[in-house]
Amino acid sequence: MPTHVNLITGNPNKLREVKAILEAAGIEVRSQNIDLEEVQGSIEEVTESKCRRAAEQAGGPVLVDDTSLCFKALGGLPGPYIKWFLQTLGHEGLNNLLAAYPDKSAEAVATFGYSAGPGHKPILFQGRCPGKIVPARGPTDFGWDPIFEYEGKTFAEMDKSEKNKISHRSLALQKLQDWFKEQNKGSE
Ligand SMILES: O=c1nc[nH]c2c1ncn2[C@H]1C[C@H](O)[C@@H](COP(=O)(O)OP(=O)(O)OP(=O)(O)O)O1
Ligand SMILES: [Mg+2]
Repeated sequence: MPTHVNLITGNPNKLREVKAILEAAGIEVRSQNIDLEEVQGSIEEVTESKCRRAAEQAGGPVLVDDTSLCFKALGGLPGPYIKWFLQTLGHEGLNNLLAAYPDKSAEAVATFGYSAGPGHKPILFQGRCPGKIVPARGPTDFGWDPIFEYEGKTFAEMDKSEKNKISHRSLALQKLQDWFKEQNKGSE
């Protein structure tokens, strides 16, 4: 296990969740806020590109998190473009996108990219959490949490610790930790 990771993000809510999850496992989370241009493409392509640019700009090992919200009725869109959809349409507009479809199911997808440094190929770790899109309920401090319902509660209605147990982000970070452990074995 590395003793720390350098999470490149501009999002303080993400940082808080990643800290809560990884620091419980003894990995210190440092962070740099570097504004990275976001490309278009598949979820994996977007994360890989973001991770490569983060490593170049930070000049060392980095971790990035790109988060998608995929509506089943829309073939997986908005997907990695959820940030712009949320900014433009808001919670109500996102609900309205699905008005024509009975199927409100969605998936929250966290894709972490880890790069050992500039020029190193990013390794991806993905976690997916199933849910459905509902009219907003709960505090509005983090993104689309109020409109994403999982087992009867929106993410916004959950305690942070409750969300961190079952979220897309914690599932992805579990895979990252498993990989760190594997790497350690190899070097022993
Ligand atoms: O668990 C979450 N629960 C609710 N909303 C969330 C979550 N995680 C990300 N989000 C929001 C933030 C942004 O509107 C979009 C993802 O965009 P995304 O590019 O990954 O995040 P960002 O630009 O805010 O931060 P960063 O500097 O790490 O790219 O979904
Ligand atoms: Mg972003």
